[in-house]
Amino acid sequence: TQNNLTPKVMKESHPSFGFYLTKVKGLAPEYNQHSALDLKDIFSLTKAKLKASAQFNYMTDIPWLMKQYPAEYRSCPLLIVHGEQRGSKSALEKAASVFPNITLCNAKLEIMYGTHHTKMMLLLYDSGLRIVIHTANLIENDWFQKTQGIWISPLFPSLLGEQSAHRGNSATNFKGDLLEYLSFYNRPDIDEWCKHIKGHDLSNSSVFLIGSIPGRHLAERKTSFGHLKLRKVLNLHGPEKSLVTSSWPLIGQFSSIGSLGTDQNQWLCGEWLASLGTVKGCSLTSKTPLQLVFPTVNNVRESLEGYPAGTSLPYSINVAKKQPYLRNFLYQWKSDRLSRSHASPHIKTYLRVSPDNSSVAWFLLTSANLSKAAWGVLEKNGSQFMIRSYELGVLFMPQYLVSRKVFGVPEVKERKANMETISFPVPYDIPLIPYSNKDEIWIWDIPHIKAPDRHGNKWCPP
Ligand SMILES: CC(C)c1cccc2c(O)c(C(=O)O)cnc12
Repeated sequence: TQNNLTPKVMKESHPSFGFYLTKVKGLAPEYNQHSALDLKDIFSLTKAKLKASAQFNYMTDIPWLMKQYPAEYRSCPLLIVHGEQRGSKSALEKAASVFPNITLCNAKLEIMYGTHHTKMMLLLYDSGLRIVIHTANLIENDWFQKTQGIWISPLFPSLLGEQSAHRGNSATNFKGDLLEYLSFYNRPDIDEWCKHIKGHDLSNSSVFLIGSIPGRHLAERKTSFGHLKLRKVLNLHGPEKSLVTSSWPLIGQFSSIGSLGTDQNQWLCGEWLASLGTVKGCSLTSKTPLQLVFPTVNNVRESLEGYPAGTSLPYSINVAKKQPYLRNFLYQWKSDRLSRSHASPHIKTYLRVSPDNSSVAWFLLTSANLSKAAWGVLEKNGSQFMIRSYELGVLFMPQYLVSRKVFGVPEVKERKANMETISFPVPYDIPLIPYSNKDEIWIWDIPHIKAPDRHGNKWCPP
């Protein structure tokens, strides 16, 4: 497999491509042993000695985070990259001041409503560098009762000879794209980490990097980030249009929804779907069937956390009222195969699936929810591309991971006779289950009192 993980987390029934979920407390052991990790597992994947680490995230509970590091590493230099402002910034500074090994780095957020969503760990060892890109905040509540996604890189060895941005790259240009993404922070502490990355051989990273950097991007920079980057990568390296025709649905799965515009054909089924529906050599018009996975009120009510799971599913009534058309695309959160139907989703994933639900053309794990702020929106007649938030994700493309044109879907009985496919561990059940006509989309700022959750409570937001 791609990783030299210690045996305890590697009893895989299938190659995981470095893709893991977080452990969920209370599940039968087999649902937590294979391809599920918690933060302590991530810190003990290798016997190599940790020298320093960087944690990029949105929410960080510093005392809790420090406890997740093995005791012998709690004095290693730790850079925390965040987007806090005003009061929450001084609260973070206060919490960090207790730990002399912690340096804070405040990512600039110059566009209103932008956030630092990116969730990444840079782990520098005496014998290599490991990169983790994931979807969980560094708070306990995000790590034991939700469905979260994690990509673990191989342990990248040091580059022999001097550091270089160009040597030690891969066919997916992962090293180049990561250095470009980090350069846009324009922060000295992050530039130091770029030197470490330049000093390592990332040539066997077989995923593509899809990041978002806040700004109004012009000219060739328009395709460096957001959905236009994904469009570019799919155009150059995506599936063949003879195989992945416009009848292959696009599945988006996320934990928050932004204001997408009053006309679905403007951004959602226009610009955004055209990007995600792109295949090699062309950017498909938005004929691609769109399927959106977001929890129903009942999904939240029946979750392990009950209605409080909804505090991490921030979809507000004022936004929902403006876009009733979303109803046409909605599917429930269901993950019986992994025993995670009740582990509320904070993971964000996007994939292209065959009409018969047997094959997956590509799979994206990212911090990006369904919003213009995260993915970007073209402005000024397409001459500029405006993104509000920092986001980061990894794209799994079959031909870069296994010598196949598509991934299989786990546990799909009927297989194409002539195609021994390798399945991708999609974190929810395919085929998807649509909303029933009684189902309502979860909205976090209205009461839900028809039925109590498993803790006997109803939902009455302030
Ligand atoms: C709307 C904002 C304040 C919000 C509410 C609840 C959960 C959030 C969350 O989980 C993230 C994140 O994980 O990046 C980011 N904003 C979140």
